[in-house]
Amino acid sequence: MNKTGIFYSFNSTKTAKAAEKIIEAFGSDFNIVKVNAEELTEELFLSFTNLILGVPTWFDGELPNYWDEFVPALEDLNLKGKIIAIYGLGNQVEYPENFGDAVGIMGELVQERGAKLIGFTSAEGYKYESSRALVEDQFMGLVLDQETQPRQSKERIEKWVADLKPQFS
Ligand SMILES: Cc1cc2nc3c(=O)[nH]c(=O)nc-3n(C[C@H](O)[C@H](O)[C@H](O)COP(=O)(O)O)c2cc1C
Repeated sequence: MNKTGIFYSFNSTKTAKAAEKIIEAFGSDFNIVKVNAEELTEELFLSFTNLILGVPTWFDGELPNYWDEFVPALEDLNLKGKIIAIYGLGNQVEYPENFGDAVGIMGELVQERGAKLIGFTSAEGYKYESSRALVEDQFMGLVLDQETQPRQSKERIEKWVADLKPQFS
């Protein structure tokens, strides 16, 4: 098993909590390294083969500052051979026109640089108007809404992790 990292802001609240739940769902057979997305370097990012990126949507459809600051570096990377899964927090009631957009922004970025993006999920069970995370009828990752659908997160995480497990190399 290659090195697996989960990248998220250690200063975030809901995204960090979801990271803990995701690690728990992987269980002790998987040694998942936590990486602070606020202290990222290209070298650190590239040192992992399997990557889980925690990307909440901020600012009406944008990446949070800390991910946005890494985008210029990310744009120069060759991500061929990397297997990447993205999860993102959002709020479908307050931001129905940009629900989980950041998952789509990051998904597009890493795919364009050659990464294999895994962990697409069904968009059923959510109520929103539009989302950049949507490709056909699936989100490009796991979209969690702790604010308006907190009770669904546990099952969504468990299903997602079960899908990811056999796909990480
Ligand atoms: C100013 C602001 C803008 C937001 N914009 C969006 C948005 O465009 N789309 C969305 O789905 N959620 C949006 N949200 C909701 C956040 O994604 C949600 O609160 C999430 O749980 C934040 O995760 P974090 O606390 O780990 O950063 C926004 C929240 C705030 C406070």
